[in-house]
Amino acid sequence: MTTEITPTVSATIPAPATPYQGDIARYWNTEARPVNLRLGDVDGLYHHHYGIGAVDHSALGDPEHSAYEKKLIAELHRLESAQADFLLGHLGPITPKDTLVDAGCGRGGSMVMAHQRFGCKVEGVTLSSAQADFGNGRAQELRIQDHVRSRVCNMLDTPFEKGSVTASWNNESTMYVDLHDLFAEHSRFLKVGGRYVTITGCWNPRYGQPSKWVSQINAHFECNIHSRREYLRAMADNRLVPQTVIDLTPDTLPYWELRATSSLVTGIEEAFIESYRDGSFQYVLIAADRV
Ligand SMILES: C[S@@+](CC[C@H](N)C(=O)[O-])C[C@H]1O[C@@H](n2cnc3c(N)ncnc32)[C@H](O)[C@@H]1O
Ligand SMILES: CC(C)=CCC/C(C)=C/COP(=O)(O)OP(=O)(O)O
Ligand SMILES: [Mg+2]
Repeated sequence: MTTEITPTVSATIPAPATPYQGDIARYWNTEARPVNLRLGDVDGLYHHHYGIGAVDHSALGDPEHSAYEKKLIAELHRLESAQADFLLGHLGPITPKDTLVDAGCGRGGSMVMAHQRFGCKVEGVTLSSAQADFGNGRAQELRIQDHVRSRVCNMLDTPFEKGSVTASWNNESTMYVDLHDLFAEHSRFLKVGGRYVTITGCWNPRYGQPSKWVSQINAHFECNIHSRREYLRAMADNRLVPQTVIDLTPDTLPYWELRATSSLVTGIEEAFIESYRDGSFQYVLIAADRV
């Protein structure tokens, strides 16, 4: 009897560049939190980022009703997709001929949304072979695998040609890398006149230093949240000139307050809510021109 072996990206996974990257690859290879999978199951877009926008209480209905939990999950998912839509809306004019890069692409939800919106090619990189396989599996199911591709690759050292990419983004993935190294790489593969966008959580220099809540978030996700100041400095040093900076903190709080009431809580909700409220942590979008 012969066994057919389906080649997957995991067959050719590069060795992690550092022991830390090995830890992060393991983290995301074993991640299967219901708060991410059950939200993704709503419509097949799997996100690893948070939500923005007002909660539609009329869509939720009566908390005592048996259908409430399902509606709550759909509402959290709607807010997470609204966040990705908002990011994509800052990439500038994109045509089907363009190539976009999703740096730290997770399970690929934002990539699918980008292709559906612009008709273009989207290349994603993640440290996790499980995530890349998942994203490529979804692209195949949607028959968009010629346009949407995930690979296991360090976002600080990508195979994309110099000046070949129209726009690129990091959606909640900058807190795993050195920002100077990251922006040097985006700047290398972006076209002059191209656009870089990030949505991220950053600590607020006005608070002084990272608060205990920020330290708690770092420990929870094994990440290293940067300050707002560090983003702007590292961009300036790498020919990325901010065009738009938006403080999304008031827009993400309703998502967290709703999530804190759900059965899918993970224990990190208090740290996000308290740090957003005390001003030590901010949720921001930065869109920059590659000059
Ligand atoms: C919180 S998830 C965000 C996923 C995705 N951007 C989204 O919005 O759903 C963080 C992602 O960053 C990726 N990541 C962290 N460090 C990375 C690196 N050095 N190179 C590539 N990906 C990295 C992880 O593998 C993971 O996919
Ligand atoms: C804004 C900051 C600091 C983000 C840290 C990166 C991160 C883990 C994002 C969400 O991933 P997830 O969707 O897998 O997390 P969760 O399981 O909490 O929904
Ligand atoms: Mg999540």
